[in-house]
Amino acid sequence: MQELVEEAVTLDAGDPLAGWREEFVIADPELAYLDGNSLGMPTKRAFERVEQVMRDDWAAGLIRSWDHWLDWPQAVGAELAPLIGAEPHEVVVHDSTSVNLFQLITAAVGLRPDRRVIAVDPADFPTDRYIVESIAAARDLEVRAGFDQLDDVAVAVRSMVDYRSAEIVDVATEAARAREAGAVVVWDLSHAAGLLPVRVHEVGIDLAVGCTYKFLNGGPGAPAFTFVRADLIEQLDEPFHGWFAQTDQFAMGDTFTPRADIGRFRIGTPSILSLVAAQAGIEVSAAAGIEAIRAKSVELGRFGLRCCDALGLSTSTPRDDDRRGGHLCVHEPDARRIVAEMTEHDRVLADFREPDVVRLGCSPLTTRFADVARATIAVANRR
Ligand SMILES: Cc1ncc(COP(=O)(O)O)c(C=O)c1O
Ligand SMILES: Nc1c(O)cccc1C(=O)C[C@H](N)C(=O)O
Repeated sequence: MQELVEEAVTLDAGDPLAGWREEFVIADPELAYLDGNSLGMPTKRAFERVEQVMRDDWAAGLIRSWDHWLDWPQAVGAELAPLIGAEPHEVVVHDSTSVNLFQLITAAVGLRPDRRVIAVDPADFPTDRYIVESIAAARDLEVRAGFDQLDDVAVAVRSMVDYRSAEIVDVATEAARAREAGAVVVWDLSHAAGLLPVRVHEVGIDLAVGCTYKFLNGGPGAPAFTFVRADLIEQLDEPFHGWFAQTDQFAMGDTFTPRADIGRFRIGTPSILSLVAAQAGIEVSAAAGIEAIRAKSVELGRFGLRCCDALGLSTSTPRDDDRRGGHLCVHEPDARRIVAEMTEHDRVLADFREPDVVRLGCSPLTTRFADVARATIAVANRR
């Protein structure tokens, strides 16, 4: 165990991203926080920016501030876009992942009116599955478990990174296979955005949603994002028809005429303060550089797996760097108790995930190699 701690010290000393912890408000520097893949840490910029917007815009500007607030969801989307390889006019930050999934899946179903099947992984994150089921029930469509057969599928809903095992789907291969079969894919990038360069255009992602409160450190309930490939924007009829999607919104016209740009996926009044905090997180990730973030993520994963091996912990997280996302999935029959005890006694915060998973999330801008060593040692000690 001592060797792992020493190796972690060496790795932290040589970590080119170590200085980015300075950008965050870290209330307890001794805490090993392995939950940044669920809720990222707060940026100092978010504190400053939210206060500034409250003082200068809300308090001083009052209603006049809507003049410049109105377009912020697109402006923040444009800042997020390079982090996933999109063009600035293809991303908008709004609403929540669940709402955006509902919106985009429903719109995608409209692209394939002759098909009656939506495919989803039965092990995908619950909200994705539930939303698919609700859309299918409302439209009398069939839900298919998994993606083996796609020839009659209208829409496939897929997470790029598995929330339990951290496995990364071979997106390029899968997107090409779906396209060949005539199926539209809606990707959930929640566990990928801000962690790895998704490169939407290179890998053939047409439609995607994702959250900003995980690796993008946007804050609890921070608005999510929608990505739509530019040429598809006008082809999609999104189901809400809220007034923020309306062309010439303040004309208060009788009929809904959706905007022709990415703003068409907006719905109602945006949560400006949450958006500002999200923007701060996105800015920090963009400044650190997504390639550098990914490089550290790979190193954290390699080190975490070495720790697991040395400590005899069993993990289903892929060993191939290209197939591994940002967390380590350790299987322990008593995982729930172990996570609770680590929280209580070890100053280690991790996640329990059903049925037997201790999930150690490594967030490259804030997680230290020492945190990974401490967390894995704590799991081993509490078995
Ligand atoms: C893959 C995935 N999709 C969606 C969500 C959450 O959706 P929402 O932000 O709407 O709660 C999460 C995590 O909470 C997730 O891991
Ligand atoms: N979004 C969350 C929430 O509102 C409460 C608790 C946890 C979350 C999460 O983000 C969970 C996370 N998506 C997961 O992969 O488990």
